[in-house]
Amino acid sequence: MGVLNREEDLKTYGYNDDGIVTDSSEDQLKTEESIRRAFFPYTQESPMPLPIARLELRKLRHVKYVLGVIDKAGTHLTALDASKPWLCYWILHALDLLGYRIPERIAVRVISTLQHIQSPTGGFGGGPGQQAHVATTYAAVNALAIIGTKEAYDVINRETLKDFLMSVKQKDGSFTMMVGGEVDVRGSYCALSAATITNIVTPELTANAAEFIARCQTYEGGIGGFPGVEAHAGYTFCGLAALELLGRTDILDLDTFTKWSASRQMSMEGGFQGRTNKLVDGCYAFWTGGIFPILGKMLETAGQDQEVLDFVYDRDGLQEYLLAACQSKTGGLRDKPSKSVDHYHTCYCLSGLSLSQHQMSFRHELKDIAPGGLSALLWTENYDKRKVVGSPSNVLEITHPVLNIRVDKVRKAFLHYYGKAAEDVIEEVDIEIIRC
Ligand SMILES: CC(C)=CCC/C(C)=C/CC/C(C)=C/COP(=O)(O)OP(=O)(O)O
Ligand SMILES: [Zn+2]
Repeated sequence: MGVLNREEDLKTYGYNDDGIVTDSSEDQLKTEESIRRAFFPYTQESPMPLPIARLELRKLRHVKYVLGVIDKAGTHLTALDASKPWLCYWILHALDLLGYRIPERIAVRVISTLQHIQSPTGGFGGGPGQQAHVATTYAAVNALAIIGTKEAYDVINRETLKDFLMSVKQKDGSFTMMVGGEVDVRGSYCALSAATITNIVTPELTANAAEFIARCQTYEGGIGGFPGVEAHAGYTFCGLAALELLGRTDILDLDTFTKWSASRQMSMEGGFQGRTNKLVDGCYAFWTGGIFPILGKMLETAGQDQEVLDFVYDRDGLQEYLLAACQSKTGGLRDKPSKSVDHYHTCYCLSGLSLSQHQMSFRHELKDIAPGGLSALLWTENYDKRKVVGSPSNVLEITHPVLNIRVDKVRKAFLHYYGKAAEDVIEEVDIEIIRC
């Protein structure tokens, strides 16, 4: 417990008659203070204020940090031994967003690692001999799609993957995370994302899936892990992205969903929190920030114009938070200034930064030529709405708002797994972009 001593804090935070704040309110005040310090060089109070244009994304340092992880992979990363596909995905996607060509030696190593951990009964576990899990399966499929070679695509046994996904599918439309494991909405997203990329979606796989996710929408408007639990951005992104892949976002209550999502941006920090009354965290730049392109599509379908998103989410504020408070001087990105960098936060801070720089729109007019999973190809950048805070060189490569791998890697994977049907859709999208 701490004692309040500032008039404005008293106005903002709950306190008891003795002026005592709770531990969590104190954490909030300390977080704000550390972020104020990170922004200080750019404020008028600073002796020599720097323009915001001087905010720089230290791309080379982040590349070095990410590559350094690979050489240390045998030593301090034992805690991630059950998450090898995640590590592969976080590393590859971060490099890809930074525009760094994936080195051949890394691609070879990832392919061999993932080959060894594919389960004989389908899907991927966390490491050799481990039981298949839908989250590590999602990460493995994304990692292989990022490498994007025939050799990488051919690692995936689509027949057994289909069997594995059906073995975790429940009658009520939910998915367990592994055979005999817990149900939660991450399972729905991971299963549908992997199935969409590899073109193995069937009516049995999708039956009741949207209805289950709708049951996870809470009274606040966001989505919880399963029916009856608190809404959280991690689960909200998963539930929403899964509904988008199912073509069923209409099943949500749009008003409360919009209100909950817009309320996750922190007014002082600029970054997002994951749930009500919690702290800002850089990774929510993606888990919360990733909601907005899909929400934009929902609002457009409901008759709003594209500009509506500008009132729902402050892209400058988010970018300033990521650039000023989440970058370590020595490379890598983090949750907040008081935390250390890690691969997960580096990947998701960059994913959120990419989405806030490039406003992605869905090409509604092409929906008829892209049945089923192929409509995931219809996202393109609305170039007029590109917004890069700080140095123009901060611009990142474009990530897909639903699958979170680069849009060009999505196209390439779809060409491989869907063949001619994907070719036709890509051609139409390209023609449409030229027309714009
Ligand atoms: C595809 C996939 C597997 C997605 C994962 C989604 C995700 C990030 C879920 C978050 C889970 C959760 C409840 C975190 C709360 O942690 P906390 O209490 O430490 O954090 P908080 O205070 O910010 O809520
Ligand atoms: Zn985080």
